[in-house]
Amino acid sequence: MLPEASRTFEAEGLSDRVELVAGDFFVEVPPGDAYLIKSCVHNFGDERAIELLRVLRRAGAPLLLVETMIPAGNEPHYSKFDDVEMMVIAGGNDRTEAEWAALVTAAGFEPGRVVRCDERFSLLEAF
Ligand SMILES: C[S@@+](CC[C@H](N)C(=O)[O-])C[C@H]1O[C@@H](n2cnc3c(N)ncnc32)[C@H](O)[C@@H]1O
Repeated sequence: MLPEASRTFEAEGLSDRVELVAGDFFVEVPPGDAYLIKSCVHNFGDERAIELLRVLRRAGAPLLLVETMIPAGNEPHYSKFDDVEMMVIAGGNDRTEAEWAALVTAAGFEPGRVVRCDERFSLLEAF
């Protein structure tokens, strides 16, 4: 994974602005001022997702969680397709805003604002 990430940052001219560190987010994350994690937690069901989030909580910095958030109602939305895809390929699932907030709370965070990034993704702050 690191060589691929390294090539991507190099291609974007950003190599001098990052330090790439390999690791297992179920075990430990490197020290940081904040953690941004995108499209990873939806790969896991609640039990495993809470384990992962507890590792981030132990690291002691704010969390910026970027995921699809299932809107209320029966209108078509990307997250509803993604929810089924995650269930089938990974045993995970997408979640509503309230479910994401409950998940981070179960891991010891206090949920903050939700910011809509685009049609697909929202960012949930957690402290
Ligand atoms: C769906 S991809 C999302 C990748 C990227 N964040 C994005 O939004 O395109 C899930 C990522 O989680 C990483 N991952 C899975 N298990 C992991 C673990 N135990 N520790 C660290 N990363 C892991 C995979 O390598 C993969 O890059």
